[in-house]
Amino acid sequence: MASNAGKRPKVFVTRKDVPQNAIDLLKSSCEITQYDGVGAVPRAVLKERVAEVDGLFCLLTDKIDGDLLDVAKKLKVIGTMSVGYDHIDVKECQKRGVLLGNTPDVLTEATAELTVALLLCTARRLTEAADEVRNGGWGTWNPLWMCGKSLQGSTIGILGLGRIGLSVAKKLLPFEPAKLIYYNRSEQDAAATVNAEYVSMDKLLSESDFLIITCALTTETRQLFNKKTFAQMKNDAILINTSRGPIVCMDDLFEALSTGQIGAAGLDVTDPEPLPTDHRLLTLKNCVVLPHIGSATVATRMRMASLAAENILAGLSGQPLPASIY
Ligand SMILES: O=C(O)[C@H](O)CO
Repeated sequence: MASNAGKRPKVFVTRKDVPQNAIDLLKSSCEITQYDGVGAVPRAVLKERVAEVDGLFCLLTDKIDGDLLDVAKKLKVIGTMSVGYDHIDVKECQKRGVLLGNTPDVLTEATAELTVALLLCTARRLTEAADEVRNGGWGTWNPLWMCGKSLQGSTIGILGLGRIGLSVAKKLLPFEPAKLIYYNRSEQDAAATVNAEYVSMDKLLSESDFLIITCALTTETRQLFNKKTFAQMKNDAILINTSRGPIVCMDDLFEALSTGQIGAAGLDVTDPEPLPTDHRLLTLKNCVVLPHIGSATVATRMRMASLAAENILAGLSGQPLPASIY
């Protein structure tokens, strides 16, 4: 890449709070502009800035579609600081020859850890129990009070046995489930390492005591959990979603939880995000909602940021992207 300051490529970073290690990396060979407002960059600002740059550092809150790419005449590469890329129209990027990188692997363990934490929290009613301590609901020890459900001897179902799903499965094995089953677009060789059985989606729904969603959001998985699929699940099944909110129909989930069609749900992702504080799901004791923190450890976020920057630098200097989407 040219070291001449006048020829340094331009990169727009869409958020103020991006870890400094990534900014320093980009600054080493690029001219950076960064959105400095609060929260996500407004669409109009993004459109204006993207028109002038060679590289774009974006987040999962930035919608990158054909309309935006139409004005991004100089854009060569996009690095998203996320493993998921459902916010980006991949075909439109490909059509225009814009390179695209994401951040797989570096967040696998953090996200899998959070998934297990949310599963245990929901199964053993931890937030509900802690609330009882605060609000005076803790009376004398009671044989059936605050009883939850154990992983031991259960059937755990995983939808999407990719990197994160597999890591979740590994972390759950020491809890001694009776069975691990999974559904995926295709059978996974790695499933053997966790002794997981490939089953149909129907069987995953009807047999899982715990059903964990770790698949990507695609046209096939959008709203996959709805009235019809909830009706196929066990009445005490626990649903965990740490992938993307729109895979679950929020209204149908409310109905399923409040009518006892399923037992409980733990969500790290919702639709929309943030979930409005007056959303009716938040009135339910059998629903634990977290604010999309699957990958939220400092080290993981720093590594995600640097990988997004490395993707951009590679793309700008004609090198293969360390983590290319296509
Ligand atoms: O896609 C991702 O990277 C997660 O949802 C946020 O870490």
